This record gives sequence, structure tokens and C-alpha cells, in this order.
Amino acid sequence: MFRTTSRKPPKASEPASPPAENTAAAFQGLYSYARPHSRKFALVLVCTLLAISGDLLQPFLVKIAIDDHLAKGAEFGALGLIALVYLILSLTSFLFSYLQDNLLQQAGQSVVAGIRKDLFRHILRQSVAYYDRTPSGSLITYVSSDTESLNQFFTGVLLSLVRDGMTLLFIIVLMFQLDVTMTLYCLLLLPLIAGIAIGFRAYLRRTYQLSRTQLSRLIAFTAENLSGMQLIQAFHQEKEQQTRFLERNDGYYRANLREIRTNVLFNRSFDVLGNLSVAFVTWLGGYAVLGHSIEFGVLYAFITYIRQFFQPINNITQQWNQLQSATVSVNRIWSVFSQQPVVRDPEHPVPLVPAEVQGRIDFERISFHYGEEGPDVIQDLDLHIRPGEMIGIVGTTGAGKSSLISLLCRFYDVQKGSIRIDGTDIRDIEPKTLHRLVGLVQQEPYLYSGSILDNVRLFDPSISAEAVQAACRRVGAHAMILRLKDGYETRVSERGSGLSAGERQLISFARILVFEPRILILDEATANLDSHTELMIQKALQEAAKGRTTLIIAHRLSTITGADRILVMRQGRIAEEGSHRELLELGGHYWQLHRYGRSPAAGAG
Ligand SMILES: Nc1ncnc2c1ncn2[C@@H]1O[C@H](COP(=O)(O)OP(=O)(O)OP(=O)(O)O)[C@@H](O)[C@H]1O
Repeated sequence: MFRTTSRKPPKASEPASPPAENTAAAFQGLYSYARPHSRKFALVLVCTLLAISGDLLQPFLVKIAIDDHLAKGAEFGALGLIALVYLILSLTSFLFSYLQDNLLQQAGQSVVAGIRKDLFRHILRQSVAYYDRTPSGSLITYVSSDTESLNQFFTGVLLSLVRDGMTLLFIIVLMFQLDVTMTLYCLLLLPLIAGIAIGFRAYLRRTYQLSRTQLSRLIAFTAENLSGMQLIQAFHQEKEQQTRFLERNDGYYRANLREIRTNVLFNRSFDVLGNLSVAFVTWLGGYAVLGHSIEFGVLYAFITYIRQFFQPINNITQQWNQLQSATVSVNRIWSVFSQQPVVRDPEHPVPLVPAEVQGRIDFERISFHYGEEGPDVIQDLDLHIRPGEMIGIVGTTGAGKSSLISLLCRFYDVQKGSIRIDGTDIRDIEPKTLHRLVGLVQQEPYLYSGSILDNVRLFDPSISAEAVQAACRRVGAHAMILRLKDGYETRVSERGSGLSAGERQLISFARILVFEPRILILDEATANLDSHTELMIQKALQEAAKGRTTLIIAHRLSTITGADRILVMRQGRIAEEGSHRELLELGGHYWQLHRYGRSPAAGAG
């Protein structure tokens, strides 16, 4: 199905707040993505161990140099050897830190690329109802910044937990080796550190959540504005939108400042605590040295270790915000993964061969409403369309015309009745087959960023350039395309800017000829086309409709006067039905529309 832009863009609702966090549960799901890279993670662990050992043995070496050699008179040979070992330890630490960082980046990036791929695929699988209620800005946040936040988890948080956790453990072991009493005194600081960390924890979490929600609001709002820019300018809404943007921008700014303030306070508290601890050890150790219960080298090593002791604690707590934001992100990503499409694929699809399908369509007493509950926008509608028939649909705004074709495309499922193609319920047709059977040209045909050639063949390289050109010739788009700067290779941007609405529609018709769906649905552009373009579109439509069952939502009656049958819809029902002539003779609603020359879709409901 060659769906273009949605006629009803998602409602401008704010993104939902992140769900309640449960760090362990959130990260359990990551395990399946990380498992294929377990060898790399194991190597990271080995490298980390070696890097830490290289680092932490250095003060121990200096202690040996002071106490065993310097204090007992200079032994140049031994000191030289110690200096050499010190150098080797430094290089070991450098080399394995480098390897560890690189390997971890590789593993982390692979995990995140895998998640991003699955997430995008999952979002693509969602039903249209999901896009109705989820602002596109939120989806952009999920795929870009939430996955990026996961990347930071692997390369920042995980590394810190492993590296700094092991460093702490090693330092404690080495300190016990040096002096048990001094170590026990130092460990008294642990409850204080834990107290501060826990005290900040809840507050930090709230600030991170708030700033992410504010960012999501800002992105959602910006994305909405970009997609509705023409409308904003047409209605001179720039000032109002600017005010609304400022409100969101301000919200994000304030949330960000609060986050930074909390962070700085947290880090500085740790710095002060670190300095106080050094003073404490110097005081305690100084007494011990003076009392000859420990040697000077031991005091030196203790002071170095206590400094190093705070670094990993500080690192881990600094990573806390990253962990918070990764938890929020991972929860949001999982909540997207947990969404199941409401329009389900059939369990036992009926095997239909598109080329053999005749194109009969039966709407069997269908009723439909949007969402869980609400008024029926299609009410007990019964309609039977013969293969190859051309049906024109007119009706007032909100009569249900677009809803009817959305149902045929299976963007939504009916709540009552069934829609059948050649007798098969469309719910039993595999989506791939249904999409090949039904071709849709929407009011505002969507063009992907890429060449015109790829836009016609929808990036399917098995369709030759010649086939594309032949289709474009048939719909009368060839000459227009050749006039463009690079002909078929001309690149168009998203939404096809650079081409007129009529030209975009011609390209959509060429798509139809290339993909040959049995059923063609056209939602006619409401834009006023000049008479030349209108004529071209009419011709293109006739060409595209040849041999196909065609449904046209018409905004200009002239488009459908030649249709086999015209349906006039009112409040979700078919109010009148017949050929142009029959309906005029009936003298009803259609006659009125014709007589007063009004665009049927523009009339009041
Ligand atoms: N995604 C949606 N979610 C909720 N309600 C919707 C949605 N799309 C349409 N509706 C409602 O369903 C009813 C029928 O709308 P529909 O778009 O089918 O009418 P239409 O005849 O195509 O109108 P128009 O000619 O203005 O496009 C309207 O009341 C509309 O507000």
C-alpha cells in the first residue's frame, strides 16, 4: 500500500511521563542484547583487571622504595629496578585502559545499534492508531536520544561500575595489607559516604526524570511545528507558536539548571569529604609514624590510596545520573516494545495470489469507531463493489469518507461486520499481500528524501529505470520530470518540497502503474489546481484506474462524473448512491452540491 502522509496528523498531545522505574527489571531486558557480545565483555573485564593492577600497585611500589630502601640508606641498583617496574606498571595501565575502552565502545555500540534496529522495526509494525496517539517527537526521542542514553550506559555506567567497583575492592585489600587498624578507621568513613549518596539519590532521580520529560515535550512540539509549518504561516500563528515554544523551552531550561545544580552540589560534597579524609589520615597516620607503629612509606601509600579511594566512589555516584537517565530511557524503550499492534497479522492467512485477484470489494454491514469507545463514525454500512468498477465518494466534512478507505487499507479494524476482497476477509490476508493489492494515493502524496526514480519504484532496485520511465510517460509525468535539473535523478526532500501538489500526485500515479495493485484508492487533492494540471491529473487517473477497482474521494465533482457509481456519505452512512445522471435526477443532496457548485467536502455536516 503506497500510503503517503496521514490526512489527520497525530493529535498534539504531550508525551507521556516515563513509567515508574525499576532499575533491575529495566536492565534485565538488555541482557538478551548483550549476550551475543559476551566474549568482548569478558575481555573488557580482563583488561580492566590488568589496568587497575597497574595503577594500584604503583603507590605500593613507592612505599617499598621509601621504607625498604630510602629509609635504610640509598641502594641505587634496587631503586633503578623499582623505577623500571613503576614504568612498566604505568605502561600496563595505559595499554589495558586503552584496550578496555575500545572493546567496551565496540560492544556497547553493537548492543545499542541492535536495539535501535529492533525499535524502529517495532515502531514500523505499529497500527495507525498508535501514531494517532503518539506524537512523532516522542518517537524521535525513543529512537535517537533514548538509545543514545543506553549507549552511555554501556560505555559510562557499566565501565564505572566494573572498573571503579574493582578499584575500590583492590584498594581496601591493599590497605589491609599495609595496616589493619588504619584501614578499619578509614572504613568508618563508608557509612558517611553511603549516607550522602543515598540522600542525594532520590532527588537526583527526580531531577533527571523531569529534565528528560521536558526535553521530550520540547522535541515533540518542535517536530509538530515543523510538520505543520505551512499551516502556521498561512494562519500567521508564528507568534502564538513562539510563545508556546518559549514556555516549553523555559521548562526545559529550568529543569536542566536544577539538574546541574544538584549534580554540582553532589560532586563538591564529595570533593570536600575527600579532602577531609586525607586530613584525617594524615593526622591519624602522623601520630602512628611518630609513635613508630607504622613506617613513613605506609603513611604515604595510605594517603595516596585514600585519595584514590574517593575517586572511584565519586565516579560511581557521578554515573548515577547516567544510570537514572538510562533507566528512564530503557523503561521507555521497553514500554514501546511492549506495545502490540492493535491490527493483528492473521494467524492462518488465506493464500491469495495478487495477480489472480479480481478486485471485488464487499463492505458487509460494517461499523467502526476510533479508540476504545466513542461514537460510530461508520454505521452499519453495506457496500458491494464489482471488480473494475470506479466508485466516486463524496460527502460533507467528517462524513466518514477517509475512515472508510482507512478501513479498506486495514489501518484500523472494524468493530462490527467485515470487509472482503474477492470474498476473503481482509483480516485473513497477509499484510504484505494486502499492501500489494491496495494502492493508495493520498491528498498530500508523500515523497521520501531521495531521487524521483527511487520515489516511483519505492527504492526497489529490481524495478528498472525503463519501467519507471514507461509508467511516468503513461501518466504524463515524463516531460515534467525531464524538465527538472537532474531529470529522474533529481533529489526531492521529505514531503516532496520543490514539486507542486499536482506533480507529486502524478508521481504517485506512476507508482501505482509500477506496482500494479488490483485496487486503487485516490484521495483527491483539495488544493486548487490550475486547469492544465487538473487535466493532466484526470488523464493520469484514467490511465492508473484502467482495469482496477477504483475508489475516489472527490473534492471536485468533475473528477467523478464519469464514475460507474457515486456514493454520497452522511454521518457514516451512504445517503445516496447512483450514477452522476441518476443522482442529479434524484434531486437530493448530490443535486444540491452540483447545483450550488460547492465542493462537497467543504460543506457543513
Ligand atoms: N484518527 C482519528 N481519531 C479519532 N477520530 C477521528 C480520526 N480521524 C477521523 N476522526 C473522526 O471521524 C469522523 C469521520 O472522519 P473522516 O476523516 O472519515 O471524514 P471525511 O468524510 O473524510 O472528512 P473530510 O472530507 O473532512 O476529510 C470525524 O468525526 C472525525 O473527527
